[in-house]
Amino acid sequence: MALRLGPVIRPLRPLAIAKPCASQARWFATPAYPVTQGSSRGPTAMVFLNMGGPSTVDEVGDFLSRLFADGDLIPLGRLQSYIGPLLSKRRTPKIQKQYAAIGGGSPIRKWSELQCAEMCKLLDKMSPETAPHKPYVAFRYANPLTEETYRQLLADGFGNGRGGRAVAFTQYPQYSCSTTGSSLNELWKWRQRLEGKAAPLGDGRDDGTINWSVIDRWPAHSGLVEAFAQNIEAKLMEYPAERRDKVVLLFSAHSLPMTVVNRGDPYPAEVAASVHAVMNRLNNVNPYRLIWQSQVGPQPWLGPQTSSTVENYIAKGQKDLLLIPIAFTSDHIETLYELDEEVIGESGHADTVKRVESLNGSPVFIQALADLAKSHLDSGIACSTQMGLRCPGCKSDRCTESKKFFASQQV
Ligand SMILES: C=CC1=C(C)c2cc3[nH]c(cc4nc(cc5[nH]c(cc1n2)c(C)c5CCC(=O)O)C(CCC(=O)O)=C4C)c(C)c3C=C
Ligand code: FES
Ligand SMILES: [Fe+2]
Repeated sequence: MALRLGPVIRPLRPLAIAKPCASQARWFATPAYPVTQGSSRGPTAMVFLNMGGPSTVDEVGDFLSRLFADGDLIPLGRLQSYIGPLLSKRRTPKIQKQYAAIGGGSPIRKWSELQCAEMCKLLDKMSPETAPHKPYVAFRYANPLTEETYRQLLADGFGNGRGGRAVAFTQYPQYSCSTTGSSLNELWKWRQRLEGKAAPLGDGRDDGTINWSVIDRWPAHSGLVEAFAQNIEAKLMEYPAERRDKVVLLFSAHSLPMTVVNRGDPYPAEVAASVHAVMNRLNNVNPYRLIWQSQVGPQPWLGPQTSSTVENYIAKGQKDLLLIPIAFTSDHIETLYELDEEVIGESGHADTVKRVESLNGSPVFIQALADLAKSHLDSGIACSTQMGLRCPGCKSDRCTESKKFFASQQV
């Protein structure tokens, strides 16, 4: 096979045996890594996928209009382009007030860029053979959008006939088709639009397009579990010693519409896996429940709801309650406004109802991201076994095509 130049000075690797999907046992593994000298397979683009949030109050309208236009999140069928804008416009003033109340915007961009850049610095040391690792963030509904990031990758020398390796690393630890699935469908869409016409070179692989692999879920990764556990332990220390072990731990995750749950979405089970792993790490000392927040609109959503759970426990006399946001890795409107201002602020017991810090810049968490990425880079897999399987109730052509694409990538 002819050698061609990759991004910067990277020669293409020889063809690898396809190992598209690996065991989910990787969720639980944090392997030791050999530190070797020399860089032969880099550069590697590390692309953090997430929904994003408006950085300023003025960006709320655009954020919501993109969100309500997303048929993977809010399926409105052929009426999407009519009803979506109406719903987002109606909701904008209320949500603008909420972002104004948390300081004028979502901190998700700041945290995502920091987490990705710090992870890449660690990876450069842990995995010199795939260095340098270049950090990118691709948001679904806010800047930097997936399109902009894809164009940046091309401008930086990935793809464009030169190949190059990129890892799409979802920042949702638990997989839902409405979150990670939507981000991957969007990434696949821009890959088709911006690179789909790249001329094949005859071997079916080295057509000079970006070679993608995906870290699609990591709900019970030991480093993630450790980062959550340490933050929970720190907050528990704020309760008097004699009450500490009886504080009820309330793991709160963004809810899903029951239509999505009944379609067979993996998210509820994966959130439960995170809770189970964290409770095991904490030796199951405290009583706990998994509860669900942030329902939008009138249709039935998975419960019990976070707000009514807190009210009900307080009414029953249980006032020591510790809320743990378990499905998001940085602060956002649902921690800073919904939990802090509404649930805790309106509970009448802000001294005993508390919230665990989000992972944000936690060094334990950033190390976990690097461990996960290192084990993925070493694994030679394109995505998890789970990602290849569609929901039993899925009727989306986007899911079929994007899953086929990512599962067929050879790394
Ligand atoms: C794992 C987390 C999330 C899941 C699952 C999820 C599903 C989901 N969300 C909506 C509708 C909305 N979500 C909104 C904001 C929002 N959602 C999440 C996370 C998940 N959503 C976050 C972190 C945020 C806030 C972003 C930030 O502040 O940075 C909104 C906009 C706010 C509002 O109008 O209330 C909507 C709408 C649906 C329908 C859904 C499942 C299908
Ligand atoms: S909705 Fe889950 S795979 Fe399509
Ligand atoms: Fe949401």
